[in-house]
Amino acid sequence: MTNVSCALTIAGTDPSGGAGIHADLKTFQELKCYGMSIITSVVAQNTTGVQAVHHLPKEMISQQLDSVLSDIPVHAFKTGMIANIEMMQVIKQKIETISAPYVMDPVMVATSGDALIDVEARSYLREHLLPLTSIVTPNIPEAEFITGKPIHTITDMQDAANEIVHNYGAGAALVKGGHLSGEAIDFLYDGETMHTFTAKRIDTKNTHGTGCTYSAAITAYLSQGTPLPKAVEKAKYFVTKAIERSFALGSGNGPTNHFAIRMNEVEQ
Ligand SMILES: Nc1ncnc2c1ncn2[C@@H]1O[C@H](COP(=O)(O)OP(=O)(O)OP(=O)(O)O)[C@@H](O)[C@H]1O
Ligand SMILES: Cc1ncc(COP(=O)(O)O)c(N)n1
Repeated sequence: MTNVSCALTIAGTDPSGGAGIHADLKTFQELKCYGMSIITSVVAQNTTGVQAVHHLPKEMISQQLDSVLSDIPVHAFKTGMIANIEMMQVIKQKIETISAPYVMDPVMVATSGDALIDVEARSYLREHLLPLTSIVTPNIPEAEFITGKPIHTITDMQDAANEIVHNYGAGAALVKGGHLSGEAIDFLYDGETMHTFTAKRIDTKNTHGTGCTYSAAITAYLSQGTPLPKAVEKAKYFVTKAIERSFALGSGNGPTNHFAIRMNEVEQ
């Protein structure tokens, strides 16, 4: 038995290295976890958008999960892009057997505006996977879809976090304010307390993969036994540094910088 913490991501790929599985594994590595991945879809994308998508057969997703779960402990896991209901059904069946924190990034549309999951899969995600989560991390449009209500203010964000836990059965909800203006403020409701995480807004267009990086950092900290509010606090610090030191790579929205903490003078 080893005391290394093992974190698993179930998501799509990004050959340009900024989002999806690639962002998750880089984040796990930076935060000193042993990273593992289950690929759901191969996505031809870059900083400008999505050019093509190839979905893996559900049998192959199932087999990848069996390969990991039959052999290696999982101390926390996350899901990102799961494109259709067929995939969600297989993944649900397998993750129900994992007794470790589950972080859901309810990926629906990329920063570029390209849809990443089928429209009918959004409802399945809400009804069948959301109740299994320890924490779900919607941005504003995702939280609007889950609750069916528009979000314009920070009170709306808090109400959405509350509702996602009480009405939709998530273990906790972190509603992220990246899509509002003003400070970059996120609300975490854990069923008891509304926690607030605030950072200054950084003036950059290089935010490709921000949501993936944030949810992967939460997964990494949870896998190491950090309690939920502290895991989110530390992940917020990580993602803020990663945005602050993001790269102007490519001609679209450049990626966040997963080395940001290592480059930083003080480790938190
Ligand atoms: N310009 C910014 N400056 C500082 N923090 C930001 C900025 N944009 C987003 N954030 C923060 O980054 C995290 C991700 O938030 P966001 O709402 O952008 O998620 P997302 O839409 O899922 O991300 P993605 O860009 O990957 O789709 C949140 O903590 C948010 O507050
Ligand atoms: C495989 C995959 N998963 C998630 C995202 C969302 O990331 P972003 O909204 O930052 O483009 C993405 N572009 N690709």
